[in-house]
Amino acid sequence: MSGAVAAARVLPKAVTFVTGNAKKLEEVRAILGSSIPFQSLKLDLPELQGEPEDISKEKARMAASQINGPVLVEDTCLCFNALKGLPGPYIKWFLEKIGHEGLNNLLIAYEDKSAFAMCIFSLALGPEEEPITFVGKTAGKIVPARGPADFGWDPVFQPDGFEQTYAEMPKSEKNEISHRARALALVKEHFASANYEVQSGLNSFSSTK
Ligand SMILES: O=c1[nH]c(=O)c2ncn([C@@H]3O[C@H](COP(=O)(O)OP(=O)(O)OP(=O)(O)O)[C@@H](O)[C@H]3O)c2[nH]1
Ligand SMILES: [Mg+2]
Repeated sequence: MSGAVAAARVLPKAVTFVTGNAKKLEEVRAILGSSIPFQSLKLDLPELQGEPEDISKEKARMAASQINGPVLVEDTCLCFNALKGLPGPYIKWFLEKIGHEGLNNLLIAYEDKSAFAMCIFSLALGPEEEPITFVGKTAGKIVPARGPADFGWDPVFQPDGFEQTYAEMPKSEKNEISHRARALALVKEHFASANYEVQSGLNSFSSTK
């Protein structure tokens, strides 16, 4: 079968990136550029509990059934190694309740300040389809807040090999090395090899190379 081209998988509409977080959307737009045509929808999906990959997949199932079409979602974790991966997927609530200083204080009793940021994207081609996941991680450490506080925990996360926190870095630099960029590199690879085609309309595209 060498040289045979797989039949196109026809999607009823373009993939919708669903998130309630404008900053995530901004980064996804900047990282993807025009590599994957997508539309976006602001929707606050429930915050689930469990293992990060299961949370992301369930989020995709819920989003796909709400919009009845193909969706891309992501769930982000900030994992402290001394705390065996916590706060992990619960970082949103920890940040909201205890702030940057509180996040540092969680590690006061430990010498190990290492952490990793993780983004898990899930692509569900429809409500009945098993989501596919793409995981990106960036290792670093938790430090007292430095830099602009316009996005979550960026000021307290300093990636390994850099002297600046995510917040202090130019956006373009964060978007080259971030957990989100690494996960999206896998999403891009998937779209480049999958043979997706959008049925009709303004969002027509073919994902083949
Ligand atoms: O400093 C940051 N740099 C990042 O790169 C980043 N990515 C996400 N976050 C924050 O971490 C929590 C994840 O929770 P989360 O994945 O459920 O996101 P969310 O609820 O805001 O949006 P969504 O679930 O609708 O997509 C939320 O507090 C986000 O604001 C980040 N903070
Ligand atoms: Mg959320």
